[in-house]
Amino acid sequence: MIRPLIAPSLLAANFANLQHDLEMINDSEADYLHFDVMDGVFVPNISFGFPVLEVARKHSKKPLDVHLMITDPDRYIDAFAEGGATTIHVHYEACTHLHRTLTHIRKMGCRAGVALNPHTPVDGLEDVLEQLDVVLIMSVNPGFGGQSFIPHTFRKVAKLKQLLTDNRASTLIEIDGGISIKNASALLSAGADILVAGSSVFGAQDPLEAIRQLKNSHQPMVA
Ligand SMILES: O=C(CO)[C@@H](O)[C@H](O)COP(=O)(O)O
Ligand SMILES: [Fe+2]
Repeated sequence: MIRPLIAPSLLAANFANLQHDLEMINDSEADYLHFDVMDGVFVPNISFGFPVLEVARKHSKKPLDVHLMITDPDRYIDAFAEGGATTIHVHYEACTHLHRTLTHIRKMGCRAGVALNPHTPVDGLEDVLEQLDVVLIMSVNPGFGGQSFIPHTFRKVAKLKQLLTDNRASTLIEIDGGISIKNASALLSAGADILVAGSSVFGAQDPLEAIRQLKNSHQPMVA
């Protein structure tokens, strides 16, 4: 099993000292910085947008993994691409013309991602696999950090992995919500490639060590 890619979620950072937390992530083994954008309509919460993106771009050395929890995301793809996003995830449930949206994300020079709410089946992705670099499976209902992981996610990841294998697709599988060292290894066994983690990283006594442990969660734990 190869080492997972780790994406700490900025939502759980200390906004009174964002620069400190961004520098901590720079010094860590994290592979991305996960950036949650919530509009208060698609999800029942409002997070942050372009002013914080500017701070992240200025102080972060990690590629930006942008998760758009917003209605009609096409309106903002150019702005996030120009604002420094490496990957842009739109929600399946928010896109009427998903093929067009994914094609446009790539045209803007970003990796194209689709996020699936817990109730959204993976089957609807079969006809856009060629346009898709990464699938973001939500393992909580989106809108808030610090929620409990939904166990059904294990079966969903395995089902998506099978769909990708059957179609010889190299699309990556990313999981988001309630991830910690307790479920990381099982998610990797089911087929996950990228793990997003907010509270389990920023709420840890030693966030650098929490990231290191997630990065090494592919190895069997020694009792
Ligand atoms: O997109 C979301 C929530 O909607 C996530 O990215 C959370 O920010 C993850 O936080 P934890 O569940 O790890 O605390
Ligand atoms: Fe997210």
